[in-house]
Amino acid sequence: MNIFVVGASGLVGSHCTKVFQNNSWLTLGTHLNYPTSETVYFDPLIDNLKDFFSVHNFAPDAIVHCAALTNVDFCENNVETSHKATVLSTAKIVEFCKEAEIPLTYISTDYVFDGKQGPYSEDASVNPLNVYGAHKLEAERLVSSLKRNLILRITNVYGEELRSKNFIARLMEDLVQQPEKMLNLPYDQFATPIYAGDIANMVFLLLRDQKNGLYHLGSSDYYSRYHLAVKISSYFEKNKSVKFNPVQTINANQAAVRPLNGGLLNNKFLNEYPNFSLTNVDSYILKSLKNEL
Ligand SMILES: NC(=O)C1=CN([C@@H]2O[C@H](COP(=O)(O)OP(=O)(O)OC[C@H]3O[C@@H](n4cnc5c(N)ncnc54)[C@H](OP(=O)(O)O)[C@@H]3O)[C@@H](O)[C@H]2O)C=CC1
Ligand SMILES: Cc1cn([C@H]2C[C@H](O)[C@@H](COP(=O)(O)OP(=O)(O)O[C@H]3O[C@@H](C)C(=O)[C@@H](O)[C@H]3O)O2)c(=O)[nH]c1=O
Repeated sequence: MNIFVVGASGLVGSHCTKVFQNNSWLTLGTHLNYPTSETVYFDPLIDNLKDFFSVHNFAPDAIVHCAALTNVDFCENNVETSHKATVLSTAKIVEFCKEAEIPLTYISTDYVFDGKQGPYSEDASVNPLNVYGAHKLEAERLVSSLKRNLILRITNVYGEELRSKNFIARLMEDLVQQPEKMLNLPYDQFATPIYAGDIANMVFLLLRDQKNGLYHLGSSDYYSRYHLAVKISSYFEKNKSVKFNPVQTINANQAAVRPLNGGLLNNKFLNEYPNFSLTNVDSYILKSLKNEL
């Protein structure tokens, strides 16, 4: 199988690429501003996909679209840029998939919900509170117009990545390096943090089995950002210079409103894959400390 991974320089895309390759699928992955040894430059808004595949001599059987502007506060303050990066880019990819009659997998978010009643199952009503969430939902709707589509909602992703920019990776780096730091962390924003390697394996199974439609890829963890940080720090030396200040979201001075009781229920996925073994934050940190990832 030939898979085109849009956003392969990012956290989720890089893990997907690795898992696909480990399963002998051929991949072509893309970056926008952050080139890696596994990626080629691609801007969905500018590059014509037919020409692009001809230049790279690649005939995709499926596309996995992991690209988006993921800085939620930046999106809130830059609505047009967010719309271009998340909605218009996706529209171009959808158009190509329609013509080429190939399936598209789209990675979405729990920020399509308002966080009043999470964690959420697939049949819950959407009501995004911020620009990022609204644009992801608009992109989902474009993707769902395809006959063969997978829309996979995720949240609070962690894992190894070249830039170590996810919340847990940054925190673990701080806990090792011990800079004098005070982190103000919301104690009332809950989600189901999930390991990027698990997402990649889930995407592999769903694609391999030619599944269609919406899936929530949640985990068995449910933490607020503050409680997550406290849990992680419990694995590191006492007497730390990194300190956590629990704050209420309303006082956190964030440009974008956040869903509070967010997160995703994975019952649908687990009913179809009962033997899938999910990583949790504890097992991830233990493996990471033993260099077993
Ligand atoms: N991380 C998380 O906690 C969550 C992520 N998601 C969704 O999962 C997907 C993957 O996220 P994640 O891997 O964390 O994100 P990253 O920020 O790690 O990676 C994003 C990827 O998209 C690329 N990209 C960004 N903007 C554009 C653009 N305009 N055109 C083409 N490529 C672009 C980036 O390229 P480069 O870096 O080279 O510029 C990078 O490869 C996204 O759709 C995101 O919305 C959903 C919920 C939670
Ligand atoms: C690391 C850090 C985070 N925070 C806050 C910001 C944020 O509200 C919260 C957690 O940080 P995050 O980066 O996880 O926040 P956020 O960007 O809101 O997380 C989201 O990412 C996007 C892409 C999604 O789609 C969502 O599902 C969700 O995972 O903690 C601080 O206040 N100080 C800090 O030092």
